[in-house]
Amino acid sequence: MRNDGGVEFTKGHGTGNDFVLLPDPDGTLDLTPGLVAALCDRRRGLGGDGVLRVVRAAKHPEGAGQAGDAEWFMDYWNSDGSFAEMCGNGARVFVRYLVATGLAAPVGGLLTVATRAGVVRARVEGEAIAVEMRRPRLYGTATATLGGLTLPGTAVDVGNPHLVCALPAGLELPSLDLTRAPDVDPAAFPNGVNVEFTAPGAPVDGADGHELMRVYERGSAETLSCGTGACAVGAVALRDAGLDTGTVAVDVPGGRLTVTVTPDTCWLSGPAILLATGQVDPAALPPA
Ligand SMILES: N[C@@H](CCC[C@H](N)C(=O)O)C(=O)O
Repeated sequence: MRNDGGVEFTKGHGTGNDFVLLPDPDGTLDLTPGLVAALCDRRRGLGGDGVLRVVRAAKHPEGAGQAGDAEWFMDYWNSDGSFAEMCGNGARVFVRYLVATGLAAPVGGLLTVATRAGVVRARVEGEAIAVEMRRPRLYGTATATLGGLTLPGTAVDVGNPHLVCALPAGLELPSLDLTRAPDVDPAAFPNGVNVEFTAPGAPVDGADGHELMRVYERGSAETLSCGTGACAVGAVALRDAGLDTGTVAVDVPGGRLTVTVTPDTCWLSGPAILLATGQVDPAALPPA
């Protein structure tokens, strides 16, 4: 918060998954679900799929335990004001912000960020930022129902929950109506779930797989991209190809993400862009 009451922000995105970043090094900002939803409002606020508060790990109750391994905590909120454990694109944009503002610099090519899902490592690759998250865990099956169509899917834990559903032959991703949330069994996902719909893409040089994906995100509705969702989709594609590790190109409406599953982790790489910096008057935002 500035002396005149304005809240500083930066707007950024990763493959069209867009965020309002709030620098709050000492954790003094009174960030509430209502303020997050107002900031993310696309007509009366700044607009965004989520908010990334940039706070020192030592100054945030959920980051303090990681402060020895990472100076900065990514305090991620969905656009409806709910929390999520992890946001892959958010982590990539967060790292772009830390490096661009000089708040952090890679050491030996890597830097670390604290998140609700633990410390992640990141690498600057020119236009792209790559983050290393936990290896996606495929742990079961469930269905998603959309407009009378029920699709089987694979449940995947990437720190946050996902359900990956392949479209049957003959059905194309653009035909899906994702203006409403798909129905899923709440007993299977008591904390909600992000649902990815996939179709195979044409072979890509250097990749073991290529998937096209659309996503309906928990707490943010349809977005142009979801990084953890891409990791889930990549892991399912590798399993279906009989591979334990490998690289999958995942095309989302906002561009291309590259997912590399290793024996223990998963790297997510793609563009991460900062667009604008300014101040917003909280009194001018829509009421919570
Ligand atoms: N877009 C993100 C995921 C954000 C969190 C998600 N909506 C949830 O509630 O789990 C990504 O890039 O991973």
